[in-house]
Amino acid sequence: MDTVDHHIPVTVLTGFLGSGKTTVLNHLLRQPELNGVVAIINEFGEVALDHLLVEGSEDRLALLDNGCICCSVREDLIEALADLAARRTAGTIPPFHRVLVETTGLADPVPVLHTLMTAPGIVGRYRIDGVVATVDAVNGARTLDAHPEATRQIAVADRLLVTKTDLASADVPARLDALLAAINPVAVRHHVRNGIVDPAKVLDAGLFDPSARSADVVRWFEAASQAANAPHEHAHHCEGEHCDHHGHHAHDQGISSYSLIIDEPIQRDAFARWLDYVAALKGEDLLRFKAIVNVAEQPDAPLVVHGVQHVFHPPIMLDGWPSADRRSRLVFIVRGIPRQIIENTLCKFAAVSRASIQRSAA
Ligand SMILES: Nc1nc2c(ncn2[C@@H]2O[C@H](COP(=O)(O)OP(=O)(O)OP(=O)(O)O)[C@@H](O)[C@H]2O)c(=O)[nH]1
Repeated sequence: MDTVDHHIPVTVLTGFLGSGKTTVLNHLLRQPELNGVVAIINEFGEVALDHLLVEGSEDRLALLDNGCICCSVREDLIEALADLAARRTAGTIPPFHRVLVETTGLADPVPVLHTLMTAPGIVGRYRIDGVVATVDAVNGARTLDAHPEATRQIAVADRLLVTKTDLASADVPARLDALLAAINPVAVRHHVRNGIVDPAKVLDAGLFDPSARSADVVRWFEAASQAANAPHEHAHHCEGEHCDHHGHHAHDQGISSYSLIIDEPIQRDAFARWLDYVAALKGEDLLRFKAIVNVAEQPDAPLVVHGVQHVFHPPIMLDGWPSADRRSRLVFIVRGIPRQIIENTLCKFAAVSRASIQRSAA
């Protein structure tokens, strides 16, 4: 009898907006142990930036953008995995021995995991081998209070990576550890700085078994099963953010995402002025901001800026442009900040002309 496990292991990397998932992924993909691993990156916004900032050949990265794999683009995840498996069998991509799936920061992990455990086309080919959740040491506790998705991400994890401990006051990691232990007493916790983690601490976490988790987790998976088996009463297309027709927890009400593309280069000082203004005035509601910016003073290398709630990380100048597109692209995930305010402040503080701002992905 053939006792060899032919299922391809899938590691799910989750964690709230800006908690450091891509930073961990980037570090992992550079490690020799991760040769032969393919990453699927899911981005919420209509303009995707993460895949540009992850080092790796096109063979190793797949992007699922403009929606969340926990709801609106769940079918895309199934298709992407089925397609990868088919191309692997056909020999049209280098053989891979593991897939890493990075969810969006707003993902409810329960429907994602349920899909991986039950979807035809995935079952029999793949098996979940560990759920890893990043938790930001600076924003983590506040995020847990405000966003139920964050609690679910932690509750289902096999490994918890507490990130940004370099930015947190000394007692925060211990307090956060206690909070995390209360939500998920079985997950192994590691403190991680700038994504640097030993792959052995993240991979091979073992088959995911929701029945061995807290009563809440068991209940969430039962609800996901019931929702999957129930005939849909209405046949509308799930638009993600506010749709609850699959029975899973909907994303927080009032959260929206938009992107701006700016054609003309932006003066560095003026952009810094705008950032200061936005962070001071709207930081709390600016759940996530990421940007690749064409700086007038240095057109051959873009500036990358990350904001996570009130924390703005120091901008990083890349060595060069990651693709032929040299326009500035700004992605916002906000709670109740109208796009118009952002556009107005960009014109006023960053000296951007209104005519150079495009509203949607081109
Ligand atoms: N100082 C510090 N910064 C970190 C650390 N980990 C991540 N960051 C920074 O935090 C910001 C957000 O990190 P990402 O890895 O993009 O976070 P993410 O979870 O992938 O973000 P989303 O995909 O938008 O949810 C970036 O500026 C990172 O450089 C850390 O341990 N220390």
